[in-house]
Amino acid sequence: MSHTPIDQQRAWCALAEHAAGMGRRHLRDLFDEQPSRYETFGRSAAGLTLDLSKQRWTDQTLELLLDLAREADVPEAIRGLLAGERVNRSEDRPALHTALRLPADARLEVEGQDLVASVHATLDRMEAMVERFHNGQWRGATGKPIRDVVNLGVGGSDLGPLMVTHALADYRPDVEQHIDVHFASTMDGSQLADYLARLNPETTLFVLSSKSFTTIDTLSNARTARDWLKARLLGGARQEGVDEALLMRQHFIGVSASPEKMSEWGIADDHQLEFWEWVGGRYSLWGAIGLPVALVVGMEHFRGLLAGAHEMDRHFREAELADNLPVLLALAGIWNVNFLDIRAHSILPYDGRLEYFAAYLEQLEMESNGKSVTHDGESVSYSTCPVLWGQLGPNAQHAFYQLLHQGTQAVECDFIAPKVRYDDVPDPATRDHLMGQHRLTLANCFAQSRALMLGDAAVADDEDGPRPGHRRYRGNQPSSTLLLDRLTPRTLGALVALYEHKVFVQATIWDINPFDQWGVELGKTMAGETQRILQHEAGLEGMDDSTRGLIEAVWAAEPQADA
Ligand SMILES: O=P(O)(O)OC[C@H]1O[C@](O)(CO)[C@@H](O)[C@@H]1O
Repeated sequence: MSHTPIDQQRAWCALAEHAAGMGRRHLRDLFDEQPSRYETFGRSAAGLTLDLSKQRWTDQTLELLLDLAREADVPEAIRGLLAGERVNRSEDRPALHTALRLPADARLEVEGQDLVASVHATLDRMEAMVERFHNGQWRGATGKPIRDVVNLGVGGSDLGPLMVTHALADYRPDVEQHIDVHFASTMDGSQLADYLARLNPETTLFVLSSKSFTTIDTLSNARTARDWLKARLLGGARQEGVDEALLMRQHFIGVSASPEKMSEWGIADDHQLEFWEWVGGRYSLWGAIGLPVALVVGMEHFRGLLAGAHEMDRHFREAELADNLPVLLALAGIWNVNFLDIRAHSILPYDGRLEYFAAYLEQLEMESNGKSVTHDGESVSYSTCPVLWGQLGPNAQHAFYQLLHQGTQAVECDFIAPKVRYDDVPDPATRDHLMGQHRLTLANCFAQSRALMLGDAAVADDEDGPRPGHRRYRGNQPSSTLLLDRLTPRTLGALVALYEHKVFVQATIWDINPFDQWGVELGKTMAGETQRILQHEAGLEGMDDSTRGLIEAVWAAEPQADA
């Protein structure tokens, strides 16, 4: 049964009217009128402080947005998500990433099955594996301890673990055998080739991470890795007792929702880690897909990450809408996209450890909410996910901030930084210096959001008259600032869960499914067809003129078989 689209309902219409009444009111005026904006629009939970005072809104705007959330039945949607209802309607299954971070003594029965026990059984198996690596007991086929692990995966089977291992690199435990973890995702093999050129096959293991275990990008890298190992360990200098079965057993772990496909590929049964169809790929870092994280930081810190995410889940479930961080962040986004027509969103962390955070969010947000039909299959008549991109803030200052300050696009920005850093460095000289560098970074972070807000109202005109156009800044660019008490496994877990839930709340209001990704299928099908043509297994007829021209250009450049 189709229902009235959200943009024709009362709260949305009231917001549209309110937005028209607000016109393009400047943020600097909003701050002049309401000096206590930080207190009014700031909230804290789970080690995170969210300052929404630099959003171009008023108390009344927020009230109306909260009405919208109620009208879209966000509280009921949150309940259904966390209870394991089939919220992924196009694929008819729950989206239960939150179950992956429930504590062992919790209970979650979904459709007659208690999920917590199986989640923790997998965590325990991961722990046993990680311990074998860290004790130097996981040995390659020639008997040497494994020292390097290469994760072969793409999308959610790459971006989450990559982002977290980088963010938590300070948390390496003191163990006998450190493991260096590397990530190769690209189907062209270039990242993998770099590793193969410098890694020792005797001490290298590959984790094949793929929920479906059918992703060609990952499987083609996996084949290359297998051939490399065979050529190096079974080839000319063949070692006594090393055979293919031993090589496959000692140098590959599989992580997937399809044990059959892992077995078909040759992964030993006890070297398979499973997860479930009800975990979406881009929501999967909390379980077995997080193995590379656990190999770097150890299980204790991995469990800390889960605990932080769980704390945010509880906050999401229990806090009133008006105090609920994910809900508020989502509403700020809705206000910008749908009522201020700001359809670009930049993610700007001010901490080098969060280098891959924006790339991670690009998938989380755009693969989830880059949709244009409702749950009922109707085309939406309003904008959904903005174009979201980002980069480390300090580097982006010297790259694309020019556009933020003086371009023609309005952009919403998220500034993210830890309050404290480097106070735990043992050497006082270095520590003092580095803490100074952290304050320098925070000064830049706060100054940039302030400059974007105020524009050149922040600085006096020169004595010799007003500044020329190229030195003027209009300001009025909205932003949110998120401060982490410190960057720890717990706060990182809470931060990621905050964004996951923000995406869900927006999807609920937009009436779209954030848990499928049918849009990526067409390109995959067409790539198969194009590959057959490139390999001369099918003819060019039916190709458009552009693609035909490009294929012929490649054929002309390729070496001829008989040359
Ligand atoms: O883990 P898999 O099944 O290899 O999929 C990798 C990625 O590919 C996608 O399905 C998109 O093609 C993502 O949603 C997913 O994270």
